[in-house]
Amino acid sequence: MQRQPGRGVGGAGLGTGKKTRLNRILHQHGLRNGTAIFLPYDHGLEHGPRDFFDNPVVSDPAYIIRLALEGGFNGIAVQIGLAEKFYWDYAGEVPLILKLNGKTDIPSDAEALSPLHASVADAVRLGADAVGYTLYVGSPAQETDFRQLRQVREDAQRLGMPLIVWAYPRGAAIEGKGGRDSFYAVDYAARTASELGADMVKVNFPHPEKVSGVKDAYQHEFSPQQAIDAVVRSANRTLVLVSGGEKAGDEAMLEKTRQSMEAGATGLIFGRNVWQREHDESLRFVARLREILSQHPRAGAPGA
Ligand SMILES: O=C(CO)COP(=O)(O)O
Repeated sequence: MQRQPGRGVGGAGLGTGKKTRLNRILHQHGLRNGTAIFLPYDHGLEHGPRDFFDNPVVSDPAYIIRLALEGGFNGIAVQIGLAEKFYWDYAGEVPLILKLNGKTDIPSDAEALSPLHASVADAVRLGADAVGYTLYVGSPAQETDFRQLRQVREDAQRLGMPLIVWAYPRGAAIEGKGGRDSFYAVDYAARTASELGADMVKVNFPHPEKVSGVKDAYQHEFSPQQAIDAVVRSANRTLVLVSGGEKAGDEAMLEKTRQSMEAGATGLIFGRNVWQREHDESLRFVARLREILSQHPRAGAPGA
């Protein structure tokens, strides 16, 4: 049977540890139907505490982990410091995705590089089910980034740890080519993560408007659905997660979710749109996301 884009991972290259962990994330948590919703919480490092101002309770990592449990998430993504101090109380109840690199947004993004500050061995020690790596596709520092990612990929392969790449187009060059969220940029980022060995890739939803300064192929009229279809195709056997971005209207988020799932994405990684609201509101919103994902089950165990 021909594989559907984004519907199966691995094959011969997938070790048993990776397969076990992916199976735990995709089939033993959340909806248990091969889809996923992750709760990311690395904003305190990436943006500083400003993202917590409107709803101060979310500055408490324990609140977020409890929200992930109550909302039936497939995992939480945090940096090492929070994983070490807060995951202990909830170990094994919701899968941990340990972010291995990260940076502040105090310097400009012109030469963006996200340095490593944790290892795949840390992820094993903490009982994580995946590691996260932020790759700045197109940055002038791309060469160093690729080298860092190679080390992480080799360690992940050796230790049986799934690798999720946050594939962000960044750096001076991308601003002249439609910008970081353009269809061209997101499509290229998805393909790059796949080419470099990611098991899952996290991308922003592409903006399909025509842009100047990029290849002719991207100059046609595309609908949002055509753009996300192409991004999932570009990722091929790398599973696609679509991110939330800044807080937006619920209907826009739900539509983005429908289009992503229709395209063959595995799921979502929504942070601010989930936790920048009152607790009950967060749970109600997540229930609506789950309703959409429940209509798009993904076949079989990973690697099957
Ligand atoms: O993956 C993410 C941050 O690491 C996405 O977070 P947001 O949904 O808040 O954009």
